[in-house]
Amino acid sequence: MTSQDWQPAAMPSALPGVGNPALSVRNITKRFQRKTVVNDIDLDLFPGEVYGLIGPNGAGKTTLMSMMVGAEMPTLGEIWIEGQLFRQDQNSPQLQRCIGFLPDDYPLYDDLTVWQYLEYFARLYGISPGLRHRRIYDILELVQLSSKHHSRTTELSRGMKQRLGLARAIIHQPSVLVLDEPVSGLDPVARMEFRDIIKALQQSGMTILISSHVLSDLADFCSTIGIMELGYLVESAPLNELYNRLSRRQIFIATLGEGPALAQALDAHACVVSQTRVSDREICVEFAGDEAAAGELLRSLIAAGIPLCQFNHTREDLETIFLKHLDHKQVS
Ligand SMILES: Nc1ncnc2c1ncn2[C@@H]1O[C@H](COP(=O)(O)OP(=O)(O)OP(=O)(O)O)[C@@H](O)[C@H]1O
Repeated sequence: MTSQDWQPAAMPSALPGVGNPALSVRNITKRFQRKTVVNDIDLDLFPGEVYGLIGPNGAGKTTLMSMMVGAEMPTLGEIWIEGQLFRQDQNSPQLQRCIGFLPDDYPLYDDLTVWQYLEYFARLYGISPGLRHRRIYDILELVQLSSKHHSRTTELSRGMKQRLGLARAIIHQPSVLVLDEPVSGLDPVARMEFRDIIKALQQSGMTILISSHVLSDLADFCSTIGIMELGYLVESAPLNELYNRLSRRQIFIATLGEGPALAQALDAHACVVSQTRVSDREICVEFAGDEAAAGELLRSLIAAGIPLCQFNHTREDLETIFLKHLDHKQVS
């Protein structure tokens, strides 16, 4: 198929109880010269969802996001915003206004103050003079830059600049916010400040797509995770489902009683895959169940009269899942 014989397909369907996607792409593909860097991807962002996009350098995350916000023209495929087909060549400013975008590199105009910078964008978005002042004031509060409103943008720290970029991206109150590596190069405190703002936006019901290499941050606030590799979206699932499916769980158990009695009680449990004896009274269990099943194991050991003094349930984190995913792909 070429872009000439492209035909729109049906509108992406709603999820029961969630509604229509706020932003969707169907069969989206991008080629630069002969190289395909985004390959036939379908993706839905549902209202209120925080979707974390991860993948190694060069996987195609920025290119995918740029197409989703209309900044890059797809070679093939469709973009749907709030249930309407978005055609970049037909210039749909009302659809583009539904989206806020913070690219990984964006200009801050050096000769402007923080307030002037936001005012400039508020004017560009046509926010009326009556509303403008209040909007800028509220957004500066949200991004914790109120005290800097007279400062020139050159005087801001990197973390403050990122928060100002975020303020610019939401000045027109978009329903969907797309953030490309917003915390890259920030120190832990600046990252935490940024995370708190994302959580506040999430609580206000904004739909958010965010890419990052800091997976612990994403695990903290994302509801869904997508993994990209070599232009493909190889995984896309709710975070909890990923943990249940891909994360190895272990339980460290210690007893004040006899080790063999503990081992025997563990043998009887269906989710105990293997046991490793750590000491006479300590066993590490590889566990195939979820948190509810671990709770059930704990109750059954107590009911069996095992005098437990430790029961420590751990699961592999998002970073480990991601690295295992890459290893697996390289082996297979
Ligand atoms: N304008 C362009 N012309 C040619 N190739 C490009 C262009 N933009 C991106 N690419 C290539 O597309 C591939 C995907 O790049 P992209 O920036 O989308 O990856 P990414 O997953 O965002 O990487 P990173 O995590 O390093 O930001 C890379 O091989 C890159 O070199």
